[in-house]
Amino acid sequence: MPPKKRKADGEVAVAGAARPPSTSLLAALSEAAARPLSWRKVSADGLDVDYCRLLDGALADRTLAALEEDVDYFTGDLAQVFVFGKWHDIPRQQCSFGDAGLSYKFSGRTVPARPWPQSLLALRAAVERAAGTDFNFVLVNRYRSGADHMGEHQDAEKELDPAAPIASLSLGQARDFVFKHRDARRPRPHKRDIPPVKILLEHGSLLLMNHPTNQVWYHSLPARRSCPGVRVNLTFRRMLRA
Ligand SMILES: O=C(O)CCC(=O)C(=O)O
Ligand SMILES: [Fe+2]
Repeated sequence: MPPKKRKADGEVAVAGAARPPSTSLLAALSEAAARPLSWRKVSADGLDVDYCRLLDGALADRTLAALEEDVDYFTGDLAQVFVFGKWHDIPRQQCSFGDAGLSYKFSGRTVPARPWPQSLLALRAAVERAAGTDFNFVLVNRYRSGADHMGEHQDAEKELDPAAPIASLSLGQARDFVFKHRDARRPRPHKRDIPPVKILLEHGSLLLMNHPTNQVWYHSLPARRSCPGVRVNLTFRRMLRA
């Protein structure tokens, strides 16, 4: 179970926030994070992750509905990536929020963090309490159907504090999340024969990717035609200031 740490006083000012979520949702999120959580540890060579159900079904439904209302996803250039000399639509919707002054490097562009909507501040506080860590940035990915996906990658950018976990909260359609060791990726022959680790990320679940997981393992969210529902995933991160 991750260590508990109190968040420092002094909340971030919210500019341009959408309609505030109901106080009952804020209170329910704060209660959910204060409950004792039942963590499952998954470990392998250099892999260290913790998994729990942070929000029960009803609260996860309400949180997803609030985010569907509050979050606008990137459009235009920011919804595209440049791969092998061509622009492609990313196979999902994406946006990011963070504390003032932070920015995010994405496919050669620097995207300034947007100010936190109220519902996301409440969710961040719940995730911080559960994880025992403070976060200053979140990347939100919305998978419109089972065709939407995320390819194999590591979140090991130099702007990320390597000592802090990345906390991944999932809402909506349950989907498989697959870790592959860096020495066991295709193309064959692999340097080592290490089996992938697959975790089903359920509605309301929280996955903590602890150091050094992101330095040693890649992860992906493969397409799943048999999982047609909408899924929203939030990866809370701690970025270092330049
Ligand atoms: O949607 C997911 O569970 C994966 C998200 C992820 O890997 C990322 O945002 O870097
Ligand atoms: Fe990732």
